Amino acid sequence: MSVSVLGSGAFGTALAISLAGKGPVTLWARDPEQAQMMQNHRVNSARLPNAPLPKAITVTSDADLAAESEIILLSVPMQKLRSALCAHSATLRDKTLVACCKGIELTSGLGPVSVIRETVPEARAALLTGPSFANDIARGLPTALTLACADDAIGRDLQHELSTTNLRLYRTADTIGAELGGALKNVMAIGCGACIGEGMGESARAALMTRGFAEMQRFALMRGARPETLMGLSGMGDLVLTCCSELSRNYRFGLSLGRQDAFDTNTTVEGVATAKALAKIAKAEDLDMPISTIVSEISTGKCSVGEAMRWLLNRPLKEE
Ligand SMILES: NC(=O)C1=CN([C@@H]2O[C@H](COP(=O)(O)OP(=O)(O)OC[C@H]3O[C@@H](n4cnc5c(N)ncnc54)[C@H](OP(=O)(O)O)[C@@H]3O)[C@@H](O)[C@H]2O)C=CC1
Ligand SMILES: O=C(CO)COP(=O)(O)O
Repeated sequence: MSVSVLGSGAFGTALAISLAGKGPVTLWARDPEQAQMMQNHRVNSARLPNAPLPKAITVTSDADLAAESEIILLSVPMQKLRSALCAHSATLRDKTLVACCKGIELTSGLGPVSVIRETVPEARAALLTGPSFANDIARGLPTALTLACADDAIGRDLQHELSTTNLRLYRTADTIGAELGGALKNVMAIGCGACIGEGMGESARAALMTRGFAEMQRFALMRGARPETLMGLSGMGDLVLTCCSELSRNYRFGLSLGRQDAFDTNTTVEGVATAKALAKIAKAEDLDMPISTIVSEISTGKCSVGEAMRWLLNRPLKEE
């Protein structure tokens, strides 16, 4: 089956490089000038420098050309997914659309699979998520991800089509669990970065990760996820990677908050909007989501990291 990647950021470019080992891939960039530069110079110097584009990749800004493929990977930031889909909904109608973004839409409280279902209901919807840095995938380092699709037959096809020699995909039908694991771990990574940046130490980070995971499970189970999905690559796996590595943008953003350093506002930090969405849902539904709520507060400058940590520690004692 032919594959296109809609969105030429770091992750979309890395996935295109990995898949180019199996056959032709079309990589769509919205900016014609950028597409032309990438096509000519064979590198995405803006988002993924040092990763040469194999010959099998065609970079284009022609959305109709990209939409000729049967499988379309959607690799745009979560808060841009709906507008990107709406802009091309007519050509995407009969396609298999695989969301590669992590987050909860602020305006609707929905994850990426639900946003696909709402905007292009005729398409087949799936999700690719789990622990992976774009640079690792582009370098061909071993990576394992989760492919989530409610339709088992389509999920099996996608698992085979999108696995490569170094990119091993596991399959699940639990799209809710997979999308919420990937969304919430970014929020926890901001919290862990802030904790380390503030100088609170590794023990405090372990506590935040563990209680953060409890919060991820609580929220996901309430939305109908399966517990084992949260224990897998898309949940625990990605939580560990993102909360413990300075390669993560969410973690680095948290570090900058703790250290009171400047941070480049053009960087994609998915956890900020997702924390806001979670805080809103937690308040409306009277759910106990203390870490997500406080991460939303520190991310938007409503309280300092020191105040946030003190608030978390001083809540009433409870059973684990
Ligand atoms: N980077 C990573 O290691 C990983 C990222 N992800 C996920 O992948 C998703 C994308 O992240 P990533 O690639 O890193 O982000 P980047 O910041 O590298 O790139 C974002 C891309 O989205 C494009 N874009 C933004 N808005 C639109 C729009 N409305 N229509 C079309 N394209 C648009 C940008 O185009 P332009 O350049 O023109 O602004 C850019 O190419 C995120 O949800 C992230 O969590 C998942 C796993 C790993
Ligand atoms: O999702 C990722 C790793 O799995 C990438 O994390 P960041 O978006 O924080 O860089």
